Amino acid sequence: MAKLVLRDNKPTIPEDNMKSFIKDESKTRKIPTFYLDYQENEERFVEDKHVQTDFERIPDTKVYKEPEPRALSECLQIYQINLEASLLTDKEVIMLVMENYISPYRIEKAVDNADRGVRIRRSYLESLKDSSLPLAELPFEHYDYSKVMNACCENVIGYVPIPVGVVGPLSLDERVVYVPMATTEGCLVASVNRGCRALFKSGITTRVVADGMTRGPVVRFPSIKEASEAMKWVEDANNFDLIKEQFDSTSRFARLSKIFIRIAARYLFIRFIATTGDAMGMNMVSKATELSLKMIQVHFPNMDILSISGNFCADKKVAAINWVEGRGKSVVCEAIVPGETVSSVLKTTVQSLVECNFAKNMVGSSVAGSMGGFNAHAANVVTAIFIATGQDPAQNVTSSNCITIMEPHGTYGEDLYISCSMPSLEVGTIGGGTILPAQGACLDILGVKGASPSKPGENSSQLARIVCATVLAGELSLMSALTVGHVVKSHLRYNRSSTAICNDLVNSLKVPF
Ligand SMILES: CC(C)(COP(=O)([O-])OP(=O)([O-])OC[C@H]1O[C@@H](n2cnc3c(N)ncnc32)[C@H](O)[C@@H]1OP(=O)([O-])[O-])[C@@H](O)C(=O)NCCC(=O)NCCSC(=O)C[C@@](C)(O)CC(=O)[O-]
Ligand SMILES: NC(=O)C1=CN([C@@H]2O[C@H](COP(=O)(O)OP(=O)(O)OC[C@H]3O[C@@H](n4cnc5c(N)ncnc54)[C@H](OP(=O)(O)O)[C@@H]3O)[C@@H](O)[C@H]2O)C=CC1
Repeated sequence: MAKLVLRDNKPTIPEDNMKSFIKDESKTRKIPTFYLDYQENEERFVEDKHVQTDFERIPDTKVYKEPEPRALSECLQIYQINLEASLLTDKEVIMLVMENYISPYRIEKAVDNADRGVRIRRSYLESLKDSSLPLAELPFEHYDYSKVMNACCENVIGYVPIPVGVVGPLSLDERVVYVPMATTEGCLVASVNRGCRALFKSGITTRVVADGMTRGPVVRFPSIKEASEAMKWVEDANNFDLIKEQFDSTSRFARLSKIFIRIAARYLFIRFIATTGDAMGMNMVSKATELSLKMIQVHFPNMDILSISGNFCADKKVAAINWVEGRGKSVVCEAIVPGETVSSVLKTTVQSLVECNFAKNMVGSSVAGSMGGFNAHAANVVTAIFIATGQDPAQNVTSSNCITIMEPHGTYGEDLYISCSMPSLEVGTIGGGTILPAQGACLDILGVKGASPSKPGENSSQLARIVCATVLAGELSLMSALTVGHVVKSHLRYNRSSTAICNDLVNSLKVPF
């Protein structure tokens, strides 16, 4: 076995021995790539057919007992030859992680297998001496982590299953959809479902009235003189075309439509607004903005680019600019609910709804100093659909901007006119978490998965319309329940786990059980 030498205080194989070691193949035990496959509650290694293994097979099972790890020096030699650890056993990989030869967040890469990497990371974290993590209840099997790598999450140790309910049929724009909602708030799905029921006959009309994902970097100049000159230059139509050429060159789909600048002394906040096909577009617009800024900097060498995001975008933060100017898709929807339905399905009256909506969603929100929160619970519906369909959940902040308006309708005001206006829905049907199988399945349920075959942007616009219409259904039902005092009762019924109540009861009775 080649003798190791110390380099940076770590045992390594001397270069000239490397070749002899590689030749001496017999020295390295062939390790089958294992897939952990739980069947009948029993851990079962499914043997890689093409590779002999000297793993000890437990009699009468297909389970292999992993042999004890080889010496660190031997494992290191094997690892360092290929700079990958697929020929090492799990325990041997963990040993290299423990000895800092493999970073815990690079295990998948080291063993060249995403699923195996997650399994080893969990074993490593569970084996930490003083701070082992209790991961047994966090599921990790039956998940294709290769789709997560370099796209959705790092340092993965499993996933958190969230219940997905479905509401519908939701009738909008002369078609019907069923809408998946991922939530742990009992009663929410029942409520939105009731709204869909009440709206089914009349149907909901929706429209996308604007579309533009934004990135608003902050740049700084030596003086307001230079800052104002630059502002003027960028706002010049001819120079806009030059910037657009750069911006659009970075993507097949991102297209710059507008630039909106604000100045604060020697700081400029430049809001790039672009359509982004069926993607929500944050990566695309950020990439395009970066190149555009470099082009502006050629003309204004004294311009410092302080941040690609100057909070003028404004991404994932409450900001009037999104509420006033919009961000992503701006959608409006409306419906007329017959008075008879208001009483039979929603158990309330048109007058009570109109009064409560005014008092709560108009006056109440104004008194609270709300910005974009002129609604009852748009965020409930937005977030539940976002999680189900692989949107960026943090963008529920802006995407939940909504004003709900209710008015009496008909000759005697016997029916209800209800509308929701949402100026900043940040949605995509391609990119980000939408690429994951379960999230893709939910987009499929909505008929909007992936890129629109006919017109880039059609699928994401349709998703925005469905979200707005579902928000309207949720507004209608919750507002109805609020007018007749059913919210608390219904949540105690649907949103307080009976097992929890039972346990509390047993504990409070302090009866030995
Ligand atoms: C719970 C209900 C719907 C009962 O409402 P109900 O009218 O007593 O129920 P129902 O049994 O008469 O059924 C009416 C319809 O509701 C639906 N429905 C009824 N039950 C179910 C169910 N289990 N699963 C699915 N759908 C259900 C279903 O469509 C049904 O029609 P059907 O099919 O029978 O002809 C009602 O009381 C309600 O909507 N409550 C409001 C609850 C709610 O909206 N919660 C979410 C928001 S709470 C919150 O987080 C926001 C807040 C309040 O903090 C925001 C703010 O500050 O305003
Ligand atoms: N970077 C940031 O600062 C932020 C990033 N995010 C994250 O960004 C991710 C979403 O970024 P986003 O840019 O939407 O997605 P992606 O980064 O995945 O970019 C979309 C990709 O899909 C390609 N594409 C193929 N067909 C289409 C089509 N029909 N329409 C649009 N694009 C298409 C695009 O092509 P092409 O290469 O030609 O453009 C592009 O490569 C989410 O994970 C979100 O969490 C969220 C907030 C901030």
